[in-house]
Amino acid sequence: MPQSFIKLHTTLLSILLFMLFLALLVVFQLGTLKPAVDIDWVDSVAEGGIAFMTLIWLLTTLIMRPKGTVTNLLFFGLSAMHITLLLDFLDEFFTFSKHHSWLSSLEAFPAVVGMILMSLAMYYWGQEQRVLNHLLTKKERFYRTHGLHDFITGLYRADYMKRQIEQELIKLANTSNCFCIALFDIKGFALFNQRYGSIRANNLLFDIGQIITLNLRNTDLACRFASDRFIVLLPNTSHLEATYITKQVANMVAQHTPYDQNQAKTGFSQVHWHCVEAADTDTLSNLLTELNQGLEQQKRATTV
Ligand SMILES: Nc1nc2c(ncn2[C@@H]2O[C@H](COP(=O)(O)OP(=O)(O)OP(=O)(O)O)[C@@H](O)[C@H]2O)c(=O)[nH]1
Repeated sequence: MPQSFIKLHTTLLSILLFMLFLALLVVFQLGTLKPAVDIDWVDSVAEGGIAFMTLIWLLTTLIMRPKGTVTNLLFFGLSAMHITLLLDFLDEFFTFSKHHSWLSSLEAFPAVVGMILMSLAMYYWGQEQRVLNHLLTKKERFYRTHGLHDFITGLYRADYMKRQIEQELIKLANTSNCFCIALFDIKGFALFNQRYGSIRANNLLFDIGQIITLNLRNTDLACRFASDRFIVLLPNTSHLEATYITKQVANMVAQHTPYDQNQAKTGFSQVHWHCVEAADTDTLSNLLTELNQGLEQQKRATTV
């Protein structure tokens, strides 16, 4: 779930306020306010808008990122750029005497320092992203799109999976590369919801999503399908191999022990599952129908 890190950055926020105060103090002390007729209002609005946007980027960085080197570099880089743009904006309203003309000349200097810091931040950010990309391997394939994310499980939603299955069906028609899809459904999830509440139930959805992805191969993809169901794509996989992997995932989910905030065990964590192999005559819709029907049959068979 999205979380704000702003409370961790009180020191950086204080530094920002101090830098802004200092910049304003210098301009107000050394500059003289221009008469209104000398002010270019169009230019002022444009420059003010740019300065304001860098401030928004700065605050967004502090909201979205935890403490660390990349955050510090982004913060100081963006702050330096913001100071330059702020001075540029104030320049529209103040004139400086010959003695203090250095202020206008040095105005661009913080932006240069800011850009160097931002470039360093990009370098370290790239290294950080490599680690994150590795963690995302089984949650996305070749294509990142934030609109299709499920924030409870951290996985992509069914629509993302449908696009991937459609691509695999095209590949199957052209190359005869077999692939399978598997569906998991949490047993008694409505009861879990009732007994332990929706926050615990959401945590269980998150946990099970993680366990499923942990027990897949790097080439597989797991998504949340709907409600308490998860769907997995297993490319280049025979039905026999896919059944083995799916069974193994279900066994690992059954080993999971969910706890509540008092560290008490909160119940069960088991799944029904079903797995099908795609045929080259299949369409997305009949493949999903076959998968759903198979799962329903399996549920009926185990509850009789
Ligand atoms: N906490 C939480 N509950 C959800 C979410 N989406 C769906 N649900 C609930 O999940 C429950 C699913 O109920 P069922 O489909 O009957 O599933 P079940 O109780 O596991 O039944 P069986 O699959 O037959 O074992 C319903 O109570 C939904 O309200 C969600 O995102 N968060």
